[in-house]
Amino acid sequence: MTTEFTLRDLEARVRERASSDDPSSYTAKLAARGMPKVAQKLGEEAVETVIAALQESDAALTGEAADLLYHLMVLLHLRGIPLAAVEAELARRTAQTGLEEKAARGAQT
Ligand SMILES: N=c1c2ncn([C@@H]3O[C@H](COP(=O)(O)OP(=O)(O)OP(=O)(O)O)[C@@H](O)[C@H]3O)c2ncn1[C@@H]1O[C@H](COP(=O)(O)O)[C@@H](O)[C@H]1O
Repeated sequence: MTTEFTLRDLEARVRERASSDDPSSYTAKLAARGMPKVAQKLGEEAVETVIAALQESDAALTGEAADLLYHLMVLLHLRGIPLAAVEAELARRTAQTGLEEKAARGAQT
């Protein structure tokens, strides 16, 4: 049996734990260290995800991807950007292909 746990659930959990004063909460400890630390952690997790993608197992990559998404959720929380805003941006982009969007930005291919 699989238990469904969505990014919305993670967002709610991060919101709840970031404002808790539970000394056992990693989220509370990380959030208290502020945006520079959270941004640094997100960057580290991104690099670890890339390394896992290139040379580690599927299980390792899955774990790194989870770390990456968790730290992204903490960063968005600190900036007050709801997951719904990111979802809305992704939904907006479904109106065109990725390459059309890139061309509209005037980016080089
Ligand atoms: N999904 C996660 C999650 N993913 C990764 N991590 C933590 O992220 C940390 C990353 O490990 P690192 O070794 O890179 O970092 P570190 O050495 O502890 O920190 P630094 O010294 O680098 O600052 C680990 O402590 C992991 O436990 C997470 N911590 C929490 N969650 C979720 O948040 C919920 C609330 O957690 P708490 O806030 O700890 O109660 C949990 O129930 C989970 O749902």
